[in-house]
Amino acid sequence: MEKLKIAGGEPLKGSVTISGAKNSAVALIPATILAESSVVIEGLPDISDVHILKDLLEEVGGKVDFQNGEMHVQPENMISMPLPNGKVKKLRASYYLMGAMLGRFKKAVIGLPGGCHLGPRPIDQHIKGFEALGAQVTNEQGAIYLRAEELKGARIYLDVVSVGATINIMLAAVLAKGRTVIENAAKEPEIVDVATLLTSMGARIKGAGTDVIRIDGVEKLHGCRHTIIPDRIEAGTYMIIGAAAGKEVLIDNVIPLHMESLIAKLRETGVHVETSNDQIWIVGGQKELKPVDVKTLVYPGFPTDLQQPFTSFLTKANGTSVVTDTIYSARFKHIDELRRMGANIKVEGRSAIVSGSANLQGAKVKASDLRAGAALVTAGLMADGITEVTGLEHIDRGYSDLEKKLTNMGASIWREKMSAHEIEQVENS
Ligand SMILES: CC(=O)N[C@H]1[C@@H](OP(=O)(O)OP(=O)(O)OC[C@H]2O[C@@H](n3ccc(=O)[nH]c3=O)[C@H](O)[C@@H]2O)O[C@H](CO)[C@@H](O)[C@@H]1O
Ligand SMILES: C=C(OP(=O)(O)O)C(=O)O
Repeated sequence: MEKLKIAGGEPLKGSVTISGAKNSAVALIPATILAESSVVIEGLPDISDVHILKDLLEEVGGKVDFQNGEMHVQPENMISMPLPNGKVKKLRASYYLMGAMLGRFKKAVIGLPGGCHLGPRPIDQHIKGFEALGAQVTNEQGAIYLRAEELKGARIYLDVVSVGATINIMLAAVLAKGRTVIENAAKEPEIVDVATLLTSMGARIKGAGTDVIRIDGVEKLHGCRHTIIPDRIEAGTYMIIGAAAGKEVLIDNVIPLHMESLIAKLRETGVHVETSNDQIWIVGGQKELKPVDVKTLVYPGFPTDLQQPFTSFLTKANGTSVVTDTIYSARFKHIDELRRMGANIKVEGRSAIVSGSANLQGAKVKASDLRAGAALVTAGLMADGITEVTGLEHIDRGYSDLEKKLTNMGASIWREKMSAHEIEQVENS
């Protein structure tokens, strides 16, 4: 087991190139199950979620090659192998195997997913969608059993705007008979990316990126080549780090349109942000930053996945900020750790009240989930002294080459092996 060590306080300067989007990658890879010939996806991030999904495709009989960010999937010999346990529990997005396998084989057995613990994360809307398409769905000992004689298009209104349910229903519906209409669909860029891949495979999808998506089922889907979109959450994390601990940071390979809510909030605090076609400049180091209130919302609102690192940044503002998470009720496990570093933050219900102008100090902290990890790395770069971050298995789910990217900008950050005593201490904490 390893820990990250950060010697904070050095102002960062330089550029960082953003990798392919985790939340697209984890849907694009299962989507390849639906094709009858080879699919190539370019620009995938080198993160553990991607490696686990590669292993899962191989478990069901796929031939997969993954090198330099390019994945070649030969789905011809795949079978509907039950996956009730094991690797499916290690990530949230294994739920996309339900939609993809149901779509291709009309049956699937998939264990309930893992992923970040952020409060309750039900999948009732996914199941509602599968049932509307004609599947029988049961939950037996923590695994979802899906079976259909045939899938027939349906009109599905999502009671909750859900990224996962929108994509999963698209996956199940592209090979169904007739028209499916998803109403109150999520509009995240990753949904458009998955629809683009499916369309290149021969699917007929209209309206992805709006709240009504229409899918006309086709008989079969073929192979294709697809380039993934850049990760707006990774980009946002480095923008926040640039604002919190940077002098001048250039974010390369980013779609500025995807970043509008964060750009607006950073500008409100007084950080200088400039954009071009596929780059964003962040000029940090302001003497006084204004406090701001932030509420997480579905896209194009402020993303919940940036709430935690943004909270670290706000400890620097000159006054009190209120950060409210309307998507997840319990996405505040990073706060106790930030307090260890000297932050003055109270949690009231779904809000974190951040009293600013704290001088953060290095400390030993533990990442409880992926973006808590990003929040602690941000805080470590801002703090005086050495910060040690454990729980790296969470960070490795979503950030490729984190230390390398930060070191290139002048950060002092490295991994060290943990002693048996340290591992025991972390496991018992
Ligand atoms: C792999 C992936 O893409 N993960 C992202 C995806 O997660 P995920 O797809 O799991 O998140 P959803 O958009 O589904 O969840 C949004 C909200 O709806 C609720 N809900 C969801 C489904 C359902 O059937 N019933 C229900 O009540 C959830 O508890 C949550 O409060 O979108 C989240 C919200 O932007 C992000 O934080 C995650 O990074
Ligand atoms: C919550 C996240 O991921 P997941 O849905 O994969 O757990 C995230 O990316 O911040």
